[in-house]
Amino acid sequence: MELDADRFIKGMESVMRRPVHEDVTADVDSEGGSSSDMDFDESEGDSNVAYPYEDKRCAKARCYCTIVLRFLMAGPISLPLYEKLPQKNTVQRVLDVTIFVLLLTLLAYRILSLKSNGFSWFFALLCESWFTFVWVVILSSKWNPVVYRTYPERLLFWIDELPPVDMFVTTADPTLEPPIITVNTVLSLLAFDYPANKLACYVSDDGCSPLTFYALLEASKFAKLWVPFCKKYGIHTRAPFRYFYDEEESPHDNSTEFIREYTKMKDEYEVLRRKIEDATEKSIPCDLSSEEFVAFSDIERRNHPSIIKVILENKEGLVDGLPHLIYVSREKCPKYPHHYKAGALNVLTRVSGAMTNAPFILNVDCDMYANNSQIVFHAMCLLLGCKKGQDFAFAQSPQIFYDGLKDDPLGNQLVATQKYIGEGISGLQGPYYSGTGCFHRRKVLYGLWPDGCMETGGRSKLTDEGLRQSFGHSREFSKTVERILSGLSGKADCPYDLSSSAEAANQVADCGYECGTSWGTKIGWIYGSTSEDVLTGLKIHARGWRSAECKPDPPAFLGCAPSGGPASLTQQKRWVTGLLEILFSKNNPFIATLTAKLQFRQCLAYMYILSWGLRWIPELCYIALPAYCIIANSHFLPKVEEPAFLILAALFAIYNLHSLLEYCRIGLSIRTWWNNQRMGRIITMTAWFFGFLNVILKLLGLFEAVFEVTQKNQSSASGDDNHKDAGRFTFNESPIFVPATTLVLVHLVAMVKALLNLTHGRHESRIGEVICNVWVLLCFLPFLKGLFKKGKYGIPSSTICKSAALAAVFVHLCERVSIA
Ligand SMILES: O=c1ccn([C@@H]2O[C@H](COP(=O)(O)OP(=O)(O)O[C@H]3O[C@H](CO)[C@@H](O)[C@H](O)[C@H]3O)[C@@H](O)[C@H]2O)c(=O)[nH]1
Ligand SMILES: [Mn+2]
Repeated sequence: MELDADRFIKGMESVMRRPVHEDVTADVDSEGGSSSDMDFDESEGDSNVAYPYEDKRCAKARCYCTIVLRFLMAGPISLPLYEKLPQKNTVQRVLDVTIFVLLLTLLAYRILSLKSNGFSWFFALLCESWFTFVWVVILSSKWNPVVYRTYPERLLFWIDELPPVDMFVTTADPTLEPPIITVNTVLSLLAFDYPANKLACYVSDDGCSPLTFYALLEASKFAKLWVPFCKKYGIHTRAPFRYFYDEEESPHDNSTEFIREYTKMKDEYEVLRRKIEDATEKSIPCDLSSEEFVAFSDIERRNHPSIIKVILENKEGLVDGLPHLIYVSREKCPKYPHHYKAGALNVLTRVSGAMTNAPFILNVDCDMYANNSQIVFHAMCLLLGCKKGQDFAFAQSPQIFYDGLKDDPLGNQLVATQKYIGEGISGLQGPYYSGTGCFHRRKVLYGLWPDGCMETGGRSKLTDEGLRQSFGHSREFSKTVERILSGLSGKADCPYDLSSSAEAANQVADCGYECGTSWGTKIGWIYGSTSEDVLTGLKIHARGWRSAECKPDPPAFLGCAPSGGPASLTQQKRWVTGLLEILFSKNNPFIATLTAKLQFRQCLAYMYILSWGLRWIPELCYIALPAYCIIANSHFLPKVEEPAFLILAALFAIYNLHSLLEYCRIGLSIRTWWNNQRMGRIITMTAWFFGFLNVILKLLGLFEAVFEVTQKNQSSASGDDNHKDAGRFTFNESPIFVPATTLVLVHLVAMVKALLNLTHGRHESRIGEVICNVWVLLCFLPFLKGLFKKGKYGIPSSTICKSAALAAVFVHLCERVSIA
């Protein structure tokens, strides 16, 4: 859908020609509630709202709109804003169940033949029982895939009544997250096709960096040209670095006027980019004595007062102006934990509450630009289009990455997982909250239950005192909370003046503000996990809320995935640490199912990710088994001539073919499939293993999990492409590589042993084990190659030594067992 007048008129005409009741009865599964149920915000009847594209065509569109609106409002018939479309997946279900039945048969066979076999048999049984459990979790999570189709054009009827949205961007470190990336994200948000007087963009800077502030200041000047340009020509990609440097995005208009403006815009962007780059190179980016920057002089990053600056203010409330843009660096002081991203978002929630108090909040990471300028409309279809009482708590867009490496060599694009697991969970209580690209309902973040109650020591309505205890002592902020909880939004004195709320905003950004309140436990983003996103979403689902996946075409947001081996593993390690922190806490989904309103299958769906950090235990055992059996002359698989061998062979073949088919069905290559299989094993043995160790150390009180920010790749943001290691597996001195290197060495020894056995004519039937041995070496091929390479493509010799020592111990133990 394009918000230009021509298409709008076309849309109107098609709506009018269609017998209207068809929409309502078309799909029995359609959940879109009647639009007259929508609880549009009462306080938002701004009289100065006009249409964004006021020309003749628009006048015509507006006329149609009024007619249609009258017609619709006159009768009980109204158009749903979205439809829930169940996806057909018979073949997939059949294969999933076949695999499940084979697994059960295998377990039964193991149990029946346990007595006549050694302890490796028992070990295999344990591992396979775990694999069966994981399969049940996957099967249940994928069983009912659902896609939501949204009809944003239908919202145009209510354009005057659309609710405001506060948009949050978080950044933490100007070196790991180059400001030009943040700037592009911010520009793409400012250019949304949505009434600009209903948008406010808040940027949280945990780095408290004058450079970031400078970059935003410069970007705001550029935005005054860029946003009108995008809207005038209906530009699709509104992050300039993608628009100007992505080859697929060539200028779509040949008129001389357009070419002239395009060139001008490109030059202006170049100037902006260069300014920011120059500032980056200087030790002090700008003159800190000038009025704008004086707040940044003499400050320490981890110890400073809050800095809140309104960079852009849409004072006149112009629909086609620019949204507000506010820079926020919350107060930090070593005495108080700052809770990383979750803490930053809670501060933004309060600051925005005090300033604009929109009933909806969009949050994105600094590296996730908006790729679909209509996304707010799409999300609003989901958030406004429900029957009362069945509202979605949040609308999450999947994380999709730009400039993804061909065939996903690092296995971090998660395309297939998001497709099958993502759509599957959509059919349950709804997708996980994944930290970025998500539209929240503010009142849900404020701890409201779907039945309109609050959870504050019991579930009663809040008194004034209760409000202060839960939300903190700022009176002004409490007033805005009250409005939200009672279904209103904005501030009482709407339209407001941002500077009048400066004091309140500063107060709620204090680092001690949350002491003794419910922030981080029951309200806002929840603390206690480095995967604060999953935890926050889980707490919301546990209250019985549903969520929806918002997946428009083109994709809503695009982000940047780490492009190096170690960076990707560090990220995975942090996720798994955070996920296990949830699993081993009172927020465990099983507890939430028993004591609160998390549905059982949604609990299983949470187990799909929460179990990542445990998966290395059975996998490590299972991968070690073939090597052990070859070295110790034992076996864990039935002999080839036994019929039971067929169960395993069938499992292996059907599982791999099935997953390959899943990849091919959505247009991914065979290579991508293989890379993902392989990286699945590698990540388990490296990042997930260490994530587990982190959590154990944390539980023992020896370690505090920190949020290590992922390095963002600047190459495409700065227009040059000198990224030659992209996709090649690189190593560093980190101990994270030891377990996998050890496994490879052990398997090499086993391979040699198997070959020796063969040449000595001792070929007992251990073919199954040998096949496994080869398969493991194939999966860990980057490590096998790494043994022989130099520099960052090779495994450092210290890591090889440690691994060799461990491998020697293992081989020695195996041999002892075999002699005994
Ligand atoms: O102290 C901090 C640390 C991080 N961030 C921000 O958090 C976001 C995510 O950080 P990043 O290093 O990019 O982590 P990723 O692994 O890429 O993020 C994924 O995983 C996180 C949870 O581990 C989620 O919060 C993210 O939304 C999700 O994209 C970025 O905008 C950071 O600026 C802060 O604001 N303050
Ligand atoms: Mn990120």
